[in-house]
Amino acid sequence: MLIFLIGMPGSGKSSVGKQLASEWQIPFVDMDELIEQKAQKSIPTIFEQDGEAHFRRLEQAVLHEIIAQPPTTQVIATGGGAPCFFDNMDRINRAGTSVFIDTPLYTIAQRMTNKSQDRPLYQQADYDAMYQKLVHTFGQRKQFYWQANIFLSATELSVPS
Ligand SMILES: Nc1ncnc2c1ncn2[C@@H]1O[C@H](COP(=O)(O)OP(=O)(O)O)[C@@H](O)[C@H]1O
Ligand SMILES: O=C(O)C1=C[C@@H](OP(=O)(O)O)[C@@H](O)[C@H](O)C1
Ligand SMILES: [Mg+2]
Repeated sequence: MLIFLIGMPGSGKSSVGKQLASEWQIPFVDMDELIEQKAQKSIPTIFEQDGEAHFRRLEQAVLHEIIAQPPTTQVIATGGGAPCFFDNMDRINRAGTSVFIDTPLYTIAQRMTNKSQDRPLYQQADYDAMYQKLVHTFGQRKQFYWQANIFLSATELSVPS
């Protein structure tokens, strides 16, 4: 069983995924980490040197590799944009169970303001600019996120710091 966590950047996919996998004692993979291993570069460097289109192709390739593995149970933290390009969301839903981590945008904006250096698409000057950017991005992406099998409200969810 493949459990794909999807949702906005900063919603908690990586942190929640790690914790769930450790509680359930099943493997955890973070697609962004696999992309960095494949490219031998950090995500910001991929964006800077190769551009977003190249990053999206690497992301798609990593997703295909995860799905092509022999049957296994694991938690997969996707990147925020992963379900929103190519036919990725259809493939995710055919291969496993998708869980949308539903975190309010104002919470994400608080988390990401001044701490977005590892997310090249979200380099905003202040809270207001970050919030506006997130609203705009969510407007484009919600059609994909809302195809999730399960919606997990993260408002009351805590993760170890
Ligand atoms: N439920 C939570 N409560 C408080 N902070 C959280 C929670 N989930 C994530 N965070 C924090 O928010 C930031 C982004 O989380 P992360 O797991 O990297 O999100 P994503 O993988 O969705 O981009 C991290 O600093 C993380 O510690
Ligand atoms: O929203 C996006 O397009 C992205 C989100 C990031 O992952 P997180 O959602 O884990 O931050 C990472 O894949 C990349 O910076 C692009
Ligand atoms: Mg992440």
